[in-house]
Amino acid sequence: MSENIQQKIEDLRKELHQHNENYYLLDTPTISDYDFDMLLEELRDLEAQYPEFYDENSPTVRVGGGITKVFPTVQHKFRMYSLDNSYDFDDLEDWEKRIIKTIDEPVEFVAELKYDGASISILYENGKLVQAVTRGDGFQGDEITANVRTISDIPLKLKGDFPEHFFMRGEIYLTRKNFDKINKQREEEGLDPFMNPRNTASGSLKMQDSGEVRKRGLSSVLYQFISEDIPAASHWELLQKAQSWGFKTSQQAKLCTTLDEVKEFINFWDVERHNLPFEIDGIVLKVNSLKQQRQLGYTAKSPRWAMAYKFKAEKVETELQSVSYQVGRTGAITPVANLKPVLLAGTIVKRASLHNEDIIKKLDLHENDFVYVEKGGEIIPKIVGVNTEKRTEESKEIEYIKNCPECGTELVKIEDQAIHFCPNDLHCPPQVVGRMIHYVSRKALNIDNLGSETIEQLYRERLIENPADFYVLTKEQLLPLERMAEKSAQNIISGIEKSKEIPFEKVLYGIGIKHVGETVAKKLVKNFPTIEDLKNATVEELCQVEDIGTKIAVSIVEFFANSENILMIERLKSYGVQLEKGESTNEVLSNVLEGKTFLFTGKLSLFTREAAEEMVEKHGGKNISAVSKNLNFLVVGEKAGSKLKKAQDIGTIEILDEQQFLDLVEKQ
Ligand SMILES: NC(=O)c1ccc[n+]([C@@H]2O[C@H](COP(=O)([O-])OP(=O)(O)OC[C@H]3O[C@@H](n4cnc5c(N)ncnc54)[C@H](O)[C@@H]3O)[C@@H](O)[C@H]2O)c1
Ligand SMILES: [Zn+2]
Repeated sequence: MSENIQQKIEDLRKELHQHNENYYLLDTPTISDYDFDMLLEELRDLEAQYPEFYDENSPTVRVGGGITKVFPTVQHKFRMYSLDNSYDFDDLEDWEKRIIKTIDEPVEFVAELKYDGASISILYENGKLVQAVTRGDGFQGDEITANVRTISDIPLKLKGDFPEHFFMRGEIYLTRKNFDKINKQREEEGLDPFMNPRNTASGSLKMQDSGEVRKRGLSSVLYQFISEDIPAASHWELLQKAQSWGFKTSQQAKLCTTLDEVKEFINFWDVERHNLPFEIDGIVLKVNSLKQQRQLGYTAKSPRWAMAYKFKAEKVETELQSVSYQVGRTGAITPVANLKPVLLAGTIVKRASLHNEDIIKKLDLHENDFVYVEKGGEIIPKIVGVNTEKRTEESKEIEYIKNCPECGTELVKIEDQAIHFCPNDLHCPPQVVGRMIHYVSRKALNIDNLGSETIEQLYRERLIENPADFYVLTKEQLLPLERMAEKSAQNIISGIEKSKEIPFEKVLYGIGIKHVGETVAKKLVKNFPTIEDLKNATVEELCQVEDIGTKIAVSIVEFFANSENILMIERLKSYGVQLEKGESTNEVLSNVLEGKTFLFTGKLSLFTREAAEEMVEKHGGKNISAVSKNLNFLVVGEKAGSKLKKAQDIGTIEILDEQQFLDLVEKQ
């Protein structure tokens, strides 16, 4: 019995750790917050019943985040805690009772919105922003000062009568408007849209290029002042002061003297939240008096003086009218449920994503079923269940389509991903358009002014069918298009002309060989400097290139086996598009590594492999791909394996760690 319990506890911990990693480090959760909290609750109950299985690393005890290797790690002077959750008023009443038990006097609460973003701690010294750190695991976080400086509503300099040294804590979030803007742009660039504003905000903060962070348009709200000397007696006063120093504090915060007032605030925002320009996932309640806060103290994970009240995802019932199937630009099929329009979380919902066949099977969806629709963390509502009592006898099971709705080709199913796709990539309309949109995108041929709508129009008018057709377009053909002015037509033509200077590696990425992304394209060009070389390469030869496996190699060989692709390449070549590696434009920084060969192995943490190889070249060295007597230096990261052993066996190879490599480069 107790063995089973222990197993159950360990399984839950493992599962929750994985969800924490998905949520905090990868910014792509796979379950809803509510489901996550229910699992955590289950674990907490079990741990309370069986204290013999206590573990200080349990997700019930530790804050779920972590630190990355990309940013410097900073210890928090004051620990950053999580918040306890409650989902109903009974929970809140219990909380108040516990407080009254410790504090035998009247208690006031500050009710605030619970902004759904990522928390941050910012150090101010003498009125200036000095350092900004993520929550991380609560004890230490990532130092992301440069990124936080780009957020326009965070003051770099304070005004008024501020203390000399203190921390301000708050939340970095993304407004719905900026989130939509980012996704619209991603769509134009042929990238997958981001899932929700919270994960996008958190992911943005961890980007390495602050310029890119600035473009995301993040916002802040600051809700807690922390320091050794506190210039006030209550949280409410501190909020007023913080505002006077120039911080953006919550405009909706309210001082409540009774729990009834708190409930009123919660009920109001449960409805009104849908009209806010940003997302909130609940309300945060804090005991107002700082003296009382100190009396109450902390549990292992959260303050006893604060409580989050989380809103439940709204759920409604409506009728399924039909299922339709969308073909994406990569050929992937997405089934979509068309619903009888219904009001949900402030918007009219008419459609819900069904993701794939497995989900339809799991729901056991029938024609005209009455379904429950929920809006969770994701923007697109989803069907979470079926009211089978309302199902009629004659209602038939939903049967997944066998052929592409756009071109009629028989669909192929990728088993391990449960996804169907249309294999007719050369002639299926959305795929043809998708390929051309990809070709002009910023990281490929970067043809400005040629947006996806124009490409769709040109395709409809039968003026273009593959990327080579761009190069024979004339201004006269463009002008009759909708909303096309003389100037924009001219810009498109010059943009196309300019794309002939784009280097081969970007062209290679742009022509859209399946599985050939930006990085793979770069590697290929290094090893196969002309398109002819690449066309003639065999699977075995391709597989010898680092990081290129059979899947990519086969896809490349298949691409060049197709005569239509060959024709397109020949045409691109005749128009003057770069299909060979140009003269190395790599600027030379020094020749300290001249005549020396390098190889990197293991997991690198100070730089990426690509950056390292570039450094070698810029300083006159050469990268080689295998351990042999010709190798001078092997640079090893974490978990270096067989290459390290082989190098040690050879005996003449100098082994460096990452820092030693940097020292070597900088020894000029
Ligand atoms: N779906 C998943 O896979 C998954 C995984 C891990 C965590 N989660 C979600 O995250 C939650 C746990 O995360 P957590 O520990 O960050 O706790 P939390 O998000 O429930 O609450 C703590 C955080 O609230 C934020 N906050 C927003 N407004 C605030 C305000 N006015 N005052 C104070 N704090 C405010 C702060 O960033 C603070 O760190 C869980 O409840 C779960 O819903 C989901
Ligand atoms: Zn098709």
